[in-house]
Amino acid sequence: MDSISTGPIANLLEKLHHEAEAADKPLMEHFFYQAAIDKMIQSETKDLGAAYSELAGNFLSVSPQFGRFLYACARASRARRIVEFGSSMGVSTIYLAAALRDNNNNNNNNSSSSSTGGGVIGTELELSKAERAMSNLSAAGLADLVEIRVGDARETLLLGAGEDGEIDMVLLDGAFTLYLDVLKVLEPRLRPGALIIGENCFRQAGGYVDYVSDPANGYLSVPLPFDAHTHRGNLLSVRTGTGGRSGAVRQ
Ligand SMILES: C[S@@+](CC[C@H](N)C(=O)[O-])C[C@H]1O[C@@H](n2cnc3c(N)ncnc32)[C@H](O)[C@@H]1O
Repeated sequence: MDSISTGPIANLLEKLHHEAEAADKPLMEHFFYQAAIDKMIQSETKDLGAAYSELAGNFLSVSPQFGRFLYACARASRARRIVEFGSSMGVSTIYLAAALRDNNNNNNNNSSSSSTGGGVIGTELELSKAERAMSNLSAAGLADLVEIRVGDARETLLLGAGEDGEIDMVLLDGAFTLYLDVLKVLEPRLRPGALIIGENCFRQAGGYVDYVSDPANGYLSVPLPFDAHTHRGNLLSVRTGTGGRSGAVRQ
């Protein structure tokens, strides 16, 4: 069974997608034109904090189809530890955490993160968004599986004490220009075969697309067809290199 097709989590997701559509409609009418993407890249480069505090009331969330894809990837790869760059109001986080919960239940494990050593680590620059994300995750009954780190992910994802567990899956959905920086922070902990899913990967933003498109860097990348009409550059990459810091262990 899955918890995103029917039941309380499915109902909550439907409600949140409606709220997102209403909140973001005016923005989305313009956002995915090339000129708007270029302008956002310029704004990020000029002042990252200001660029995203202007969007503090916007969800900017994944589409229902993309969310289902995230859920399917996490189930198929039996992910236990997932890192998310850019959590916003927690819509994508709910898909990811629901997959972890369903993976745990499938394994007949106790479903708390502490019992499996896994969970979702989300990241969000805006405190108000992180608070709304945690409130939505609580409403979904998934809060125990998620930690949202507030601040710049390039700093909040640096290793803390005892945090050397391997990462099974990464969603990159934050500032367009920082995907490569964030990937480099996480790279030593990616398990062989880890999935890295990038939403809004634009070639002109920071070198990420070129990096994961070069097999010599230890990735195999495939463009994803979702939401192509909105010019979103969605990319699935698999960690094919050995990667992994020596001594990294699954906890
Ligand atoms: C596209 S939205 C994320 C949407 C979310 N994944 C979802 O589907 O519901 C991008 C988010 O990344 C956050 N963000 C941007 N730069 C960041 C950074 N350096 N560290 C953490 N969060 C960041 C923004 O504040 C924004 O809320």
